[in-house]
Amino acid sequence: MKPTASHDLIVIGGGSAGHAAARTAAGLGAKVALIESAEPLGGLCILRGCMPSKTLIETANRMRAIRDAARFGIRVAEPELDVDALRDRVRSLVSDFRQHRESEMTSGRYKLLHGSASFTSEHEIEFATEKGESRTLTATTFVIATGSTPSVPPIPGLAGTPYWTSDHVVHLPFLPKHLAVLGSGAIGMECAHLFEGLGSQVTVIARGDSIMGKMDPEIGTVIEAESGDRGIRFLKKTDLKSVTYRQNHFSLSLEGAADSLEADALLVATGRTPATAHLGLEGIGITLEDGRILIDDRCTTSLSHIFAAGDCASPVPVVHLAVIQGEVAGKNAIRLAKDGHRDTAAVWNRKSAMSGWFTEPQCVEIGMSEKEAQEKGITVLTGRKDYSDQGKGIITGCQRGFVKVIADAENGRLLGACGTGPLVIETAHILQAAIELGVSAQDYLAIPHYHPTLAEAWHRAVADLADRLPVP
Ligand SMILES: Cc1cc2nc3c(=O)[nH]c(=O)nc-3n(C[C@H](O)[C@H](O)[C@H](O)COP(=O)(O)OP(=O)(O)OC[C@H]3O[C@@H](n4cnc5c(N)ncnc54)[C@H](O)[C@@H]3O)c2cc1C
Ligand SMILES: NC(=O)c1ccc[n+]([C@@H]2O[C@H](COP(=O)([O-])OP(=O)(O)OC[C@H]3O[C@@H](n4cnc5c(N)ncnc54)[C@H](O)[C@@H]3O)[C@@H](O)[C@H]2O)c1
Repeated sequence: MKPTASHDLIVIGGGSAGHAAARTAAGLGAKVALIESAEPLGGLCILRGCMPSKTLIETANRMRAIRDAARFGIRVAEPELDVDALRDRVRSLVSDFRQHRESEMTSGRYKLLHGSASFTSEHEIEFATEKGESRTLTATTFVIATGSTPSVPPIPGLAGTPYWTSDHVVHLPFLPKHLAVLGSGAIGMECAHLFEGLGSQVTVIARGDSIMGKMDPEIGTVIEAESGDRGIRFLKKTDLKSVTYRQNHFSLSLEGAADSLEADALLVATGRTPATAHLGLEGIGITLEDGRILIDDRCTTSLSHIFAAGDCASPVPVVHLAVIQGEVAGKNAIRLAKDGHRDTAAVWNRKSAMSGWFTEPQCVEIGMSEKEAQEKGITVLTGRKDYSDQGKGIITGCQRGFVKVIADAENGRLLGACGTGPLVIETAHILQAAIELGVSAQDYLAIPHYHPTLAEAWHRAVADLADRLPVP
């Protein structure tokens, strides 16, 4: 028999997604509890993800800019990194962000409980309190927002060594002379550029024959060339076979572009695993795929009163999606709890979904790719602008970056965009809004961009394709 619920909603996990779900539901007048297992509060983005990594990247970019000063007519001595000062800066900023989040989570809008939760039945969860006692709570609806953990492959010898994951990097244990990076995805490439900027020698070991994951292949080509110019070495089509660690030194046995590699630090950046293993989900019939909770566009799982949001469920694990999924899950859960609506309306997926990597230069993808358009049978036109042929791009010294835009060849509607170049993630938001709102290339061009700016590159790319659109 279904027990009488003590809450309208229980949220499991207090990161970006869980907090968004709880505050949204509480704002709708619901009785909400959020259970978080970790101390301190803050979640991945604040404690070990976006914020500390981008703080380190900010310093790396400034170090690189100083080294590059002569190109801009400035004579300056070789910069020297103060590792302790940088570590203190990261600690201090993370502490500020954390305190802000903590004050939101303890403001009383929803009940915050500490403990590690798991389902004992479809409407019941159990969690251990700080005193070690087991407590049971019931709710009409649930949001699972338990995030993810670094995934480390079972490479012989690796487990017994002091290898790093991104969890270690954000504390900057030391500045390696030579860093080996396993994986050329988001974390591998951001960290390769981060440590190169700070002054380390960096070698990236990549399994495939290209880098930068699923990003547009042309972006991979530009980033590889830019990285190569700055001394980063790529060992492509290469497997790490085994690892030994002796006297503060890693010896890596490889198969592929090289047989071996010596380094004083090893970063394993081979993806993240959804944190769903200890939640009792199989027992209550929640469908998972490789550990990821399957959700629809309303964040509903295979059980209609249980929702999921963020890295434990998202096909693209990034913060803005974790937040919007949390809000959607919270809203839909409360509609169901209060009114019994199953036909809930809020949806999380957007046609302008964006992915941005903070390499140097930055890389971005928005909405549909040319390949996806082809698969959907849409004929597209592509417009392009190279920064080496664009006013502000030339001023910043960008030699290889570009932006590309695609539009429906029939009606000119903007469908997707990608690029790599100076601050391209920042400037791409104007395209994101245009794609989401279904703006046509012609209407976009009616908004002149300020000159000389980097954002003008997008305008020029749209103009490039608009010339080939049928005259209305
Ligand atoms: C190094 C790094 C850099 C990144 N940079 C960016 C970036 O620049 N931009 C971007 O958009 N994204 C970035 N990301 C991704 C981003 O950080 C995540 O997508 C986002 O933080 C996920 O939020 P979440 O709420 O789903 O998970 P989390 O923030 O991980 O929250 C999950 C919470 O659930 C808790 N929990 C787990 N199990 C239980 C349980 N059984 N009971 C109770 N509580 C539990 C955990 O303690 C955790 O606090 C980065 C990630 C990394 C690792
Ligand atoms: N700017 C951002 O938005 C940002 C920054 C950092 C991290 N993140 C998020 O964090 C997540 C995790 O990042 P990530 O770089 O760890 O994952 P990823 O999926 O982006 O890249 C993983 C890389 O590891 C390689 N790999 C996987 N298994 C391997 C194995 N056994 N041996 C060798 N190589 C292997 C893959 O080929 C790939 O190159 C990303 O999906 C991303 O959403 C986002």
